[in-house]
Amino acid sequence: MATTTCTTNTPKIEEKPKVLVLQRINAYFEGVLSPHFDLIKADESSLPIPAFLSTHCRHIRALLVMAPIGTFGSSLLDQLPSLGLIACTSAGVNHIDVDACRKRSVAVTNAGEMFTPDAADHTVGLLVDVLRRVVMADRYVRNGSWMLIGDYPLGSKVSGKRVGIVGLGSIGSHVAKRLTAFGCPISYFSRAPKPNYPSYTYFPNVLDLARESDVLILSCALTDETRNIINRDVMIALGKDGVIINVGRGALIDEPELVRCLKEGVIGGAGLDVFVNEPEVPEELTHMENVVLSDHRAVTTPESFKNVLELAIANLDAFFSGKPVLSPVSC
Ligand SMILES: O=CC(=O)O
Repeated sequence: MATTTCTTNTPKIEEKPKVLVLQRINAYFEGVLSPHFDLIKADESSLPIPAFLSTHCRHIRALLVMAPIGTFGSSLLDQLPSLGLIACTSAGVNHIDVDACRKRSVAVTNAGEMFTPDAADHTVGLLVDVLRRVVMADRYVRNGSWMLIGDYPLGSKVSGKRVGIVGLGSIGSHVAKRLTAFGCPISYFSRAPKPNYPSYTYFPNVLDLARESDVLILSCALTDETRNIINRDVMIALGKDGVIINVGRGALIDEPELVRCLKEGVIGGAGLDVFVNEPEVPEELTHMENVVLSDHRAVTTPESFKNVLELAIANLDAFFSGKPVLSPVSC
């Protein structure tokens, strides 16, 4: 009896591109990304990271970096010889050695403009809160002090305050636009004057900007040049009623000096979303009534998360199909 070979035409299942993830990924992010990519998750391996990388990642071409923590530099790149893209979901990329990436032709992408409106809204929220003492008054009402003691001390006017912005990038310029509507004159410090903003006053150094401002807003990237850009001298120049709002990175301010200046009344208050050693916050700040704290949440809303994930997917898709990425970081 003749034997027949039965062949079925099983459709070939397309392999999803592999994307390495070194940090723990939250369930929402994973749910959105996994239909598109085969996520290679280091935290699910029993191997230590170096062994995991050398065993599983020699051919990995793309790395997704979810949070701006840790350091992604030359030694990691050495372990990932096929890497061509680091796709970050943050706006700031101070945790990535962008120079080392450029030298090895590894593209880096970030959140582009996806977080900008939320970061600007939160910045204004912190400023209003520090000056008008919304959170403190809320606590006062909740703990019954209003009835027992009387009114909570008044805050200070927001409208018309002279605002100095350190870093008039996309977040800084959105903050400026919002505060212009409050009648606040805007000044800024950045590497060069921005001809697009002729109605804002440019200062070539932060000290002079502080001297001419009631409020300093920090919305610049953390680099070697901007680390500790706000030091005691700048705070003295800002003055005893001056307020600092930081939505950039904690290390833009000399943090121990900030604590001292707040304690000594060198400046009047601060609204801080970022800290040097997150999630640790200098304990003394938590007792100060002229300080409003938030947990590095300025950029994050469900809406911005959705947008940033769509952008990360688009960047990865573009990379894997040989097209230009959408939000490259230039250095
Ligand atoms: O701080 C948040 C970010 O850089 O996206």
